[in-house]
Amino acid sequence: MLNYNSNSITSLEGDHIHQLQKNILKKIILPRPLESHKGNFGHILTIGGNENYGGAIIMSSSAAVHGGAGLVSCATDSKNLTALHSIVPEAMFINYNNDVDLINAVKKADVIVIGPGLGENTAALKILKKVVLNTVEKQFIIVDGSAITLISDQQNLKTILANRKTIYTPHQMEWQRLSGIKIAEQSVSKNILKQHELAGTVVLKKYHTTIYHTNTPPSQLKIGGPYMSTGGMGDTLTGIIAAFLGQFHYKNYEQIVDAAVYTHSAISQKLSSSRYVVLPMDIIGELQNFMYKYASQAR
Ligand SMILES: NC(=O)C1=CN([C@@H]2O[C@H](COP(=O)(O)OP(=O)(O)OC[C@H]3O[C@@H](n4cnc5c(N)ncnc54)[C@H](OP(=O)(O)O)[C@@H]3O)[C@@H](O)[C@H]2O)[C@@H](O)CC1
Ligand SMILES: Nc1ncnc2c1ncn2[C@@H]1O[C@H](COP(=O)(O)OP(=O)(O)O)[C@@H](O)[C@H]1O
Ligand SMILES: [Mg+2]
Repeated sequence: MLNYNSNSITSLEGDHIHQLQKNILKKIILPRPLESHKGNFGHILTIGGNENYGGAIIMSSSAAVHGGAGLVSCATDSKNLTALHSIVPEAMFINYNNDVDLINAVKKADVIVIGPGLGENTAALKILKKVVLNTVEKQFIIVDGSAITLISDQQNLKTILANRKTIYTPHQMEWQRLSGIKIAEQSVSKNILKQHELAGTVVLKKYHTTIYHTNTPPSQLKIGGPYMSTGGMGDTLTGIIAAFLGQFHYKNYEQIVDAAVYTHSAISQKLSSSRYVVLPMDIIGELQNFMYKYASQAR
């Protein structure tokens, strides 16, 4: 059973999908209450970045910090410590090979991002299992990159994640691995059925990214473009989604995810008016201004 009203799944193909508009931003990005502190804006734990892909988890962490997360901890390979602290000193470091520290960090987090640059070897799978097994129902878990590939054949982990507030953020090949649907056959109707099986939100990233929800019909971006095609762009998106989920308390969290995905592409589109390519770090640098603008309009 789908948890939203749709006359027929096939009627949602193509142009019939709900198109995200910028009004979603004014609804979600609100001014902060005066009586508040960092603990009110979410503790984010980002997990990933093996010795070759440190940049991925640093971009995720940095996006979370610039996107307004109250606290950010980054569990990564110890080789990334200096780079992490140089680029984003606001973030705290955890050695992801230290089981006790990793599990303690998982228990403290409101939102967990797992996967950017994690890699796909046995050690990465062990970390993924440790993390998923130590999560609890109230936590948001954003599953991205290598973690999507790793989890594809781990039915027990997918079952646990079906009982969490899970957000999968695959590109089309990762979605092929996770869903078993070949890229050429990834129709809205097939994707809806798979999303329902996973029982988590699926942000299917592509030109005109489509977001498949559990409680509301799919939504689609009509902004963004090929100026976003640089490695690290999806890693950055995970941090923005995490920051939004950690700090905004709109009753329907699916709309918070929509707003975060919209923000990522809206900033890119804006910057593309004067840049041939928009880099992930450019988006991170623009997040504070962009959010300020919408929070002022909400007053
Ligand atoms: N700076 C860093 O540290 C960075 C670290 N990163 C980390 O690397 C890890 C691996 O992630 P990944 O995405 O690079 O590799 P993978 O999952 O094998 O996918 C690539 C394969 O899929 C295919 N493909 C088809 N459709 C596609 C689509 N729409 N979008 C994209 N690909 C599509 C594609 O086809 P082709 O390009 O050959 O046509 C190719 O065969 C992950 O943890 C990530 O976080 C990166 O973020 C980069 C920056
Ligand atoms: N041509 C395009 N049009 C719109 N968005 C794009 C385009 N190319 C890339 N993107 C966006 O860039 C991001 C790429 O994510 P992903 O492939 O996971 O990157 P990475 O793993 O390198 O960080 C997604 O948000 C995707 O929608
Ligand atoms: Mg990716």
